[in-house]
Amino acid sequence: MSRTNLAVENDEIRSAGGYILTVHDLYRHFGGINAANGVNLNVGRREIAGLIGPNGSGKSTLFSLVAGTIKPDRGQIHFDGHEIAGMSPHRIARLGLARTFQIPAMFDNMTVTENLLAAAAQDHWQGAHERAADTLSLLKLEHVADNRASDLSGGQQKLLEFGRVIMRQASLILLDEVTAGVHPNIRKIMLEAIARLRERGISFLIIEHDMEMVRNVCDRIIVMDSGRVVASGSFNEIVRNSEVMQTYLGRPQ
Ligand SMILES: Nc1ncnc2c1ncn2[C@@H]1O[C@H](COP(=O)(O)OP(=O)(O)OP(=O)(O)O)[C@@H](O)[C@H]1O
Repeated sequence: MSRTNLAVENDEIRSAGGYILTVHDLYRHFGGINAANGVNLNVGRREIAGLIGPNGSGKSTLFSLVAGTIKPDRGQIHFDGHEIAGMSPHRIARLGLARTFQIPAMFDNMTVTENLLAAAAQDHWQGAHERAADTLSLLKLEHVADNRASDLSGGQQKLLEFGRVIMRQASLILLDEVTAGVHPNIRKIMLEAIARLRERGISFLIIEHDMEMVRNVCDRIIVMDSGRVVASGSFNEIVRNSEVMQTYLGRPQ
């Protein structure tokens, strides 16, 4: 099923403006482990694609390869008109690709607003104060704008981490389990912000274990196992695929 559906979707996406990210035959091993074992996938412009798969299937490795923090053994990564495989993380970021990490990275002793401004200081300073105000509003962080980052709740810190990514004016954002363990109110804010940002033209690739979140926000789901993409389709197509659900997620629906 996956190939046919992928082909149909790919045609639709191409006619709607093409892909912002194309990964072709990507390999990376760690010792004897093939963490990326011939990965092929696409993300369309303005698409919100979910990346799921069991622990150790290679999702985070793929993010690191795309963001440039680890180098591929071989393969191509095409992002927004540029071949970026093996490029430095900083150059890739300057081209408009940003990622979050599972553990938020921020300046504890600076305020929320200062943290947002700091994220824009190097490459995106023009209009940064206006964008910080917009980001505070988008993420409903205005009431803590002058609080130190270290005083925020864990969920608010995840929002701030997301905000720092937004400040970098990326055209593709890779989100690594941003809603894991956060309060439902924070999750709702996150989901609404993702939808609003997509309306503004931003594409997303989202690693997510929570299928409810995947169902609510993702246009398409890409399933990884053992370093490869093994299926791709809508939420309903994926949950109806009993082979995927049993083999890769370990639970029939
Ligand atoms: N730096 C590394 N050194 C050695 N092995 C690694 C390294 N990074 C990842 N691996 C291995 O590569 C495989 C893929 O790991 P990866 O973290 O990409 O999977 P994942 O799908 O993101 O898992 P999870 O859902 O648990 O975060 C695993 O077997 C992991 O142990």
